[in-house]
Amino acid sequence: MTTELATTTLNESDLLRLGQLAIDAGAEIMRVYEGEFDVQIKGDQSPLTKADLASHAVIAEGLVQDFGHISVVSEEDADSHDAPEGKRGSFFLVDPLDGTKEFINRRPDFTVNIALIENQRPTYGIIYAPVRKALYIGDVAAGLAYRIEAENLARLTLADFTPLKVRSAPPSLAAVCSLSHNSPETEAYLDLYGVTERVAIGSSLKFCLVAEGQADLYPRLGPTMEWDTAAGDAILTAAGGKVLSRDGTPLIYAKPRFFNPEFFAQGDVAFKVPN
Ligand SMILES: Nc1ncnc2c1ncn2[C@@H]1O[C@H](COP(=O)(O)O)[C@@H](OP(=O)(O)O)[C@H]1O
Ligand SMILES: [Mg+2]
Repeated sequence: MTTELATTTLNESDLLRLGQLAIDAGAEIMRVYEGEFDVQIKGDQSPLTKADLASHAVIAEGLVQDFGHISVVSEEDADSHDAPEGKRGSFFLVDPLDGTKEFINRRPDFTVNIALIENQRPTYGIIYAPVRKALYIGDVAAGLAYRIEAENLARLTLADFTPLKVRSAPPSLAAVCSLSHNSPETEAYLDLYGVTERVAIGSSLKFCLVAEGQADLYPRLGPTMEWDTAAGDAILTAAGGKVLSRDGTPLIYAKPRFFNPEFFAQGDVAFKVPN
């Protein structure tokens, strides 16, 4: 039996603060996007730019300032990647720039991602897409997900946001898939549902499109890291969707090396086990 640790409740002003932090990180990313930048290749062969690091710096500083009692795991802080099995309580899980390949190729669908993980599940998620100026917030316990186009939340409350719900499954389902990392296995899985409409898009925005009822399925049969999925998982789950493992149970977090297995994100659709 696993012991459930005490959970953290974030109130409206906490969520707006986290939203503003993601927007501020996005502004740093845009400063780099609009100029010239070099691309480095990290040890895991993934690309890195000064935008990833600038976004990380803004978020890390803001989280320490306002939520200093909660530890932070960020893709761009290798020291924070140790011993996830020790992280059974609450921690922030951050991808400062998801969709780095989109960013490098000057395609607009990159995002800033902040999630709170508790007892191995994401309970709150924030995603900001700086080019679109689209901010998404998900509160899983409240079952509430929101979206707004904004660059400054100072005069706003969550009542100003648009509430998000997954759509009722239409007769012909639509899927979102990765622009940079699609696979034949993904296509075979979508065939199980007879999916005809596919939208290829980079980054965690795929979860947001399902959460806001523009698509029904986002199966990911290739590898991802937990920071790629945590905020999107919270937003989609809060909007009434699910992010499932192959056995049909919710995807869990704080796994060894923060490495995700394949997962199946879906709106109002019955889960089908892959072949
Ligand atoms: N071989 C691999 N192992 C682990 N994660 C991978 C991977 N190939 C791609 N990814 C993850 O997929 C993310 C991009 O997903 P998408 O194709 O949906 O935009 C990347 O996020 P970053 O861009 O933050 O590095 C990266 O973490
Ligand atoms: Mg990522």
